[in-house]
Amino acid sequence: MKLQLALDLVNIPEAKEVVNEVQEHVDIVEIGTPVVINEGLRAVKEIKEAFPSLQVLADLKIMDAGAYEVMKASEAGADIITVLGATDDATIKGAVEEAKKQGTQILVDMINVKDLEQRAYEVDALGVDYICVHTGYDLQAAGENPFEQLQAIKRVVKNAKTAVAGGIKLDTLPEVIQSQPDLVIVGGGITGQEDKKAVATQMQRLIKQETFA
Ligand SMILES: O=C(CO)[C@H](O)[C@H](O)COP(=O)(O)O
Repeated sequence: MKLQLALDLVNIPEAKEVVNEVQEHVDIVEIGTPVVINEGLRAVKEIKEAFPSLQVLADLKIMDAGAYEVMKASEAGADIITVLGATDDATIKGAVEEAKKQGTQILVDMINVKDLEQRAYEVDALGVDYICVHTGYDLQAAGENPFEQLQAIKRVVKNAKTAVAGGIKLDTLPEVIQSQPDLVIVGGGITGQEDKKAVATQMQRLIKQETFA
């Protein structure tokens, strides 16, 4: 089980500062969609150059032109690129083929997918690397979380790794871990804390305990 730090509400210098603080305690750094909108793929490039030992995920949430956008993100240094599960199979297939050429990976974000188990089953057959359940900020504000959705995709996904994102905090991490995702994605649960390093350290400890139990 791996831990991904999601950076959404920062510029590039602030992103570097946060990663610098927690780098020993996370496996993957996500350049969030708002950061890509504000700073472009330069943010991916600069973080990868500054922290070459960490994997970098570009949260592009691709909906069309899968191959082209995966090519551009891969060239910028991304190791993993996100595509939306709500899009059509052709876009996901194009993304997967291009990622294979580039030596990168595809994470499919299932945000707002209605028939979750059916779509997860279909997406799993397209050769993607990760399938991620995700409660976005707007539904988190309405009190929703992705925990039951994680259990639902675990029932049908046989090939891809499973991931979970959306408002995970130190106190809810044990519940998430119980469902055994391969990847736990945490944004505000780390970046919104006074002592980010201490929280990331505790999260890593919980994840490692479970991984090696
Ligand atoms: O992709 C995202 C928002 O669309 C976030 O990166 C993801 O939800 C994780 O952040 P948080 O833990 O703060 O919810």
